[in-house]
Amino acid sequence: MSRSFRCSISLSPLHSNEFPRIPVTKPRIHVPVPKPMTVALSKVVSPLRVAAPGVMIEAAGLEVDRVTEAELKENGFRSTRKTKIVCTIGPRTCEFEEIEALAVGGMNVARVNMCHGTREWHRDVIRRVRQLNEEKGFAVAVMMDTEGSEIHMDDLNDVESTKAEDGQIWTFTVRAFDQPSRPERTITVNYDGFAEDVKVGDELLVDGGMVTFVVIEKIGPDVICRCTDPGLLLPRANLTFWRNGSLVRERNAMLPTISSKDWLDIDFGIEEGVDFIAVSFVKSAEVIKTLKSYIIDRSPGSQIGIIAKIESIDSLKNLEEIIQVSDGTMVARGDLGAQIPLEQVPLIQHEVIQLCRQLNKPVIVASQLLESMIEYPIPTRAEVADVSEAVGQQADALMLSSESAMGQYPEKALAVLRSVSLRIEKCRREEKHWDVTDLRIVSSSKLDEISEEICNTTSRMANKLKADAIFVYTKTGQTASLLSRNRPDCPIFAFAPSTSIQRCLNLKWGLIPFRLDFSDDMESNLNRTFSLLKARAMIKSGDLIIVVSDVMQSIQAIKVP
Ligand SMILES: Nc1ncnc2c1ncn2[C@@H]1O[C@H](COP(=O)(O)OP(=O)(O)O)[C@@H](O)[C@H]1O
Ligand SMILES: C=C(OP(=O)(O)O)C(=O)O
Ligand SMILES: [K+]
Ligand SMILES: [Mg+2]
Repeated sequence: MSRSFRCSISLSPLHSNEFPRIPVTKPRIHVPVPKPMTVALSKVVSPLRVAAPGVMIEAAGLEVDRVTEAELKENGFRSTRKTKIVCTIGPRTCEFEEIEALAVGGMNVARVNMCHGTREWHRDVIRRVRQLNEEKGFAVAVMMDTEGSEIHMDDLNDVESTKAEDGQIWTFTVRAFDQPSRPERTITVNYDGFAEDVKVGDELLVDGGMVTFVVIEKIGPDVICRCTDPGLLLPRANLTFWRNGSLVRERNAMLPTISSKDWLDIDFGIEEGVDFIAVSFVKSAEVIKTLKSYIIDRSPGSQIGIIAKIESIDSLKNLEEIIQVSDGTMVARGDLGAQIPLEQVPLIQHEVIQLCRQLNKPVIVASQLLESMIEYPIPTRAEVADVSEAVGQQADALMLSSESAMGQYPEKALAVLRSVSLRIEKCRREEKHWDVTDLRIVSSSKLDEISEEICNTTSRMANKLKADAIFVYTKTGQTASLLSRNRPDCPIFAFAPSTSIQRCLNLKWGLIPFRLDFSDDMESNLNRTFSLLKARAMIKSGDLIIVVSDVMQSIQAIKVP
């Protein structure tokens, strides 16, 4: 499954102190198109008459993320980053200026993890992101990640971390303590059935093996353990226990995917208008369906996208069903790696990415991409190789966790994701991978199937003609998504009528989402878009654009007049 890239070498620095700049590409070559062409399947449109260059058309505005706009202008269409970036916001990045720095650095989605912090803390973060979008012209989406019913340690009474030494005896208990009375080397566990489920001789793994204990005695609610692999215990660290080399899933396997606390957090997320809810420890498609109907009920017309986190053994058994019903998937390698042998994680990542692309769902690769950058200003070579692999596999998005939440170099970590993405994407374009993928049909109706074929053809056509961009006018985002699924060489400008769709499209590979009011009259839509984009120097005369829309089943190839 590993892939080698043949690519031209350019020597722009990977880890300069500056926010890395995309290398300026050669002037673009235009394939001359004598006059606008229309390949109309259901309705014939007249050839376009576009307003003379420089003529401003009075029209409602066009909103695009400020950073993307700057990238497009500075580096040209083709060099615009296709792989999206999710950053977890934590204590290190929660202030307004810190979030702004991430937005400037290319963060497409801000993630808050309900496992940590209070609702008030998360509310402030979400509102700051919204305020930044409004005041400074970003289009950063917000993702709320549920805590889920995992077994984890308590908050360590606000201590940042505590060290467990080899051979030390520690007590894991389900008893709760008031702060002053908590005995030394005692950890409270959040799962009531813990002491009953574990057996003497079981191995207890903290964070998938960062620290390991063996159970030596059970006394009522207390489980006495000896440390066998020493290390740092971090607040709320995940716990798994293993017996004879296998993960023990007793009653804890029956815990609900969405706990009562999660439901309250979900209500909070709906109220705050988050764009995505990521569901932790998904086991089956049912829970996603239940959550979706709950959201529709609570907030009719809601655009909240549900992201299924693939991080448990059960999710692997029902992978295709889960992906089908979700609006996206996350390969949550942190917990996944604590539940299955580590050497299987890259294989699962590859499988999930492929499946998501086939099923037309966005996929995020998460956890430990640049783990060493929590402490160091540059990544390890192995981390760069891991990020390259995920970008080469054409995942929709990469995610930073601790690196941005509590690490020392959040902006530098983000810059590394950006520069590696750009470099590997360039290699793939040069390799012309586009003509090999066979995508299965995902539509259930003939009409949708036509749209799907149009999108596949459009992408192929854009690649062959070396088009500068694909324009898609999309009311629901579906057509834009079908184009993104093809991973074409040029960027896809997706025009959507609402800010919420614009933000949701932010998670998809290669899509540059714009908010634009458009009508069913494609000719006037195009006239307006061309003049608005030209006025902002985002396109110029002679650029070759391939146009599709939800409105009309047709493909047009147009040279910007
Ligand atoms: N809202 C928050 N408040 C405090 N700490 C946080 C917050 N969000 C994230 N963190 C810190 O960042 C680390 C990485 O975040 P994440 O990967 O989302 O969580 P986890 O490590 O629990 O899977 C957490 O372990 C925690 O130390
Ligand atoms: C992304 C993950 O989930 P969380 O950080 O919420 O544990 C993971 O386990 O990899
Ligand atoms: K979580
Ligand atoms: Mg997890």
